[in-house]
Amino acid sequence: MAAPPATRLPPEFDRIARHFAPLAGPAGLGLTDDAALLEPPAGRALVLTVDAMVAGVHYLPDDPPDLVARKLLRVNLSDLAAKGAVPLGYLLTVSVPVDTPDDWFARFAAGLAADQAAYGLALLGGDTTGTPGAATLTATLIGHVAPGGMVRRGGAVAGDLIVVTGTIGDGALGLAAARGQVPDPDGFLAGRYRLPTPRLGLIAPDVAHAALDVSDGLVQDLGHLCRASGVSAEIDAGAVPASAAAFGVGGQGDRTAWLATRLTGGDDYEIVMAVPPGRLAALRARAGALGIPVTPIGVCRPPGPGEPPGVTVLHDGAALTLGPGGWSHF
Ligand SMILES: Nc1ncnc2c1ncn2[C@@H]1O[C@H](COP(=O)(O)OP(=O)(O)O)[C@@H](O)[C@H]1O
Ligand SMILES: Cc1ncc(C[n+]2csc(CCOP(=O)(O)OP(=O)(O)O)c2C)c(N)n1
Ligand SMILES: [Mg+2]
Ligand SMILES: [Mg+2]
Ligand SMILES: [Mg+2]
Repeated sequence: MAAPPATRLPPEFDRIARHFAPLAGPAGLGLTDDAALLEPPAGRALVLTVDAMVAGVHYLPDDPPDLVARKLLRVNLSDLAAKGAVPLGYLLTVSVPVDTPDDWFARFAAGLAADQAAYGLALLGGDTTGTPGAATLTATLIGHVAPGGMVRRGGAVAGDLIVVTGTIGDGALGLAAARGQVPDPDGFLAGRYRLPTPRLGLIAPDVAHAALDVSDGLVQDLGHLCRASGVSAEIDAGAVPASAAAFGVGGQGDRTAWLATRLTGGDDYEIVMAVPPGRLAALRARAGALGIPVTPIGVCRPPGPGEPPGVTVLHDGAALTLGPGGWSHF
């Protein structure tokens, strides 16, 4: 990848000018001022989200920098997608070891450029620093919805169907594949770990009472929806969709460990939502038009007497005990 020609600026500002300024939209003012100046779309409410990625924690330190950049945008786009928001722009913080080569910046910026174009995003501004620690990359995304149009984690009611997009477990199995711990002949699983697909355009209040994206693990993230909504959920492990590649690495025989990895491993960036049964056909129609698979996996019910809202996973009719339902940093 050809890096842009050198400037006469000190290296920090040279890198910002050559690699990041070409990505700035009009509101980013060419990355030449202290702040961006953004005119919100008329009559729309802004939706804001931020997620960080740390080398060795969220991605493998030798992952290709263009894919790391695209994953950074996509994990954040996934939060906007789950809220029913349309992406608008983003702020970017890059903190990397001081010996990070210029080529890493060039490849990282190329990844940003690719997904900015794919998802209609513009760079608004950010910050670039050296760090004595692991590379830490943070994007703050700004999206918009009609006023009152953001789908919340709360809002599910008893009787709603629990529905997921796509397939669940590829990201967790893909991390194992990227580490050489499970076979992945065509690289599908590692690809799903390195480059998730944000499910934009599907979620809106007319089809989902509540929704969130699955980053930490399906069971834990569905638990957040349940607590916020004051309902419990019962899901059927066998109904949770698996890709053919996921089936190929343990979907046969005693599937307990395989199910635990898939249902609690995280890195899915799919959406789990509560859908009123009468709106399932409308959801399916919209999903079909977008090419997004949607699968009902369970149902919401009132919490039992004296019981906190929570998630029960059934496997062949019996409750499955899975341990922690997902990732926790601490
Ligand atoms: N350091 C923080 N300061 C302020 N808010 C935070 C911080 N960390 C997390 N949050 C908020 O806590 C909520 C849950 O965060 P998180 O689990 O990271 O959500 P997600 O999985 O969707 O990224 C979000 O509303 C987020 O904005
Ligand atoms: C190298 C590496 N090790 C482990 C994981 C697994 N992992 C790390 S953080 C995480 C959860 C998602 O990250 P988080 O910061 O909690 O994102 P958020 O829920 O805020 O979107 C998972 C599944 C990974 N993605 N990469
Ligand atoms: Mg977060
Ligand atoms: Mg989220
Ligand atoms: Mg998290």
